[in-house]
Amino acid sequence: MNPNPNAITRTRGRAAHPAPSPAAGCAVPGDAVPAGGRPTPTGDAVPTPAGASAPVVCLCGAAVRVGGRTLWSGVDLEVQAGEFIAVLGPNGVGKSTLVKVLLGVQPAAAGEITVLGGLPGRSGSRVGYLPQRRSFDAGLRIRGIDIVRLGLDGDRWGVPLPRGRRRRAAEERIAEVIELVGAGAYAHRPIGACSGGEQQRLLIAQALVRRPEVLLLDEPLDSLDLPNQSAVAALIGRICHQERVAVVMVAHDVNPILHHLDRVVYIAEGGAVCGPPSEVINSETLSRLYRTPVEVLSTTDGRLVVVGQPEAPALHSDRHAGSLGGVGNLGRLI
Ligand SMILES: Nc1ncnc2c1ncn2[C@@H]1O[C@H](COP(=O)(O)OP(=O)(O)OP(=O)(O)O)[C@@H](O)[C@H]1O
Repeated sequence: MNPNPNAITRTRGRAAHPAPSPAAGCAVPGDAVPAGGRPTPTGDAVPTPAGASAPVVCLCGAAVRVGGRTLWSGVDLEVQAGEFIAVLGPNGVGKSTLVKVLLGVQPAAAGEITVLGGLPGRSGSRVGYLPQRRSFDAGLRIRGIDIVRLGLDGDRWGVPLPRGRRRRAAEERIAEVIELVGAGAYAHRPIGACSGGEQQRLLIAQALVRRPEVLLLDEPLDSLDLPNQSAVAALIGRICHQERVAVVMVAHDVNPILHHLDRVVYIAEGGAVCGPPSEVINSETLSRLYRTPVEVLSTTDGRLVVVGQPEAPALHSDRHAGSLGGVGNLGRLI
């Protein structure tokens, strides 16, 4: 899958130009005190020393195989609290699979992975997740506020929220998170009658309602028009930086989120490069990643276009056709 691993592994999770180092290192075998807390055999975290800034997500030498195929390997990544990270790359390279690995539903084939200091899948409501977009039937009568409430009690379907003080606290939290995403005006409308952007805000509210420390978003801007992409991107950036939620977001077009991002992970050719957008999304770094000349152009309005990008290993041409932005099959917005 990766005949020239040096092209990727030399970066070991960073762009060629040295990116600012995270405050804490990845938990690697032999560390006296693992940053972020190495998971114990039971999946519990070893406490991090006071004052140390532990990464909330850590991948060291991670690899994943699905259907007998290695999608990516040698991937290193650390995400700190309050960081906004985009996962980019062509169709089928394993971006959603990375999210599934962090959720603990897809086992890694190699490497060490921790989420909030424990094994993936062990942090419960401390991790929020918004899956790839599913559109609601226009006739669906369930209200937006009920969709948000499912984030609190959806795992106890049919069992009402407890009465008394806990119920009041839950209702206050639902109202608070609806306010946070700016959905107050339509939260009592049937979800099927809400626009795509309104539905997406309500789904983000649902993912936030349990106050997660890590938010995993799989293409939350997909199918939204440009103004809504900008608005939802700004909302996610605000939640990330103000509420100190670490956001890992799969995206096909980096442009709507470019100004909100701290770093990107660009997956291609079986490996990944991680760093600030300007250090990853440039001709030099992407040419090295793809092992073929790739040109990154910047349009007059500041959008980035990749030209000469090889065909992806698996094209899902229909769903993402819109993200090509009309630049033809040699170029795409990323
Ligand atoms: N359970 C599975 N069995 C076999 N192949 C799988 C399985 N799950 C995913 N794949 C394949 O793994 C590859 C990566 O899938 P993934 O959804 O992670 O890609 P992606 O980069 O998110 O793609 P897209 O940009 O199109 O959403 C795809 O080729 C997909 O068909």
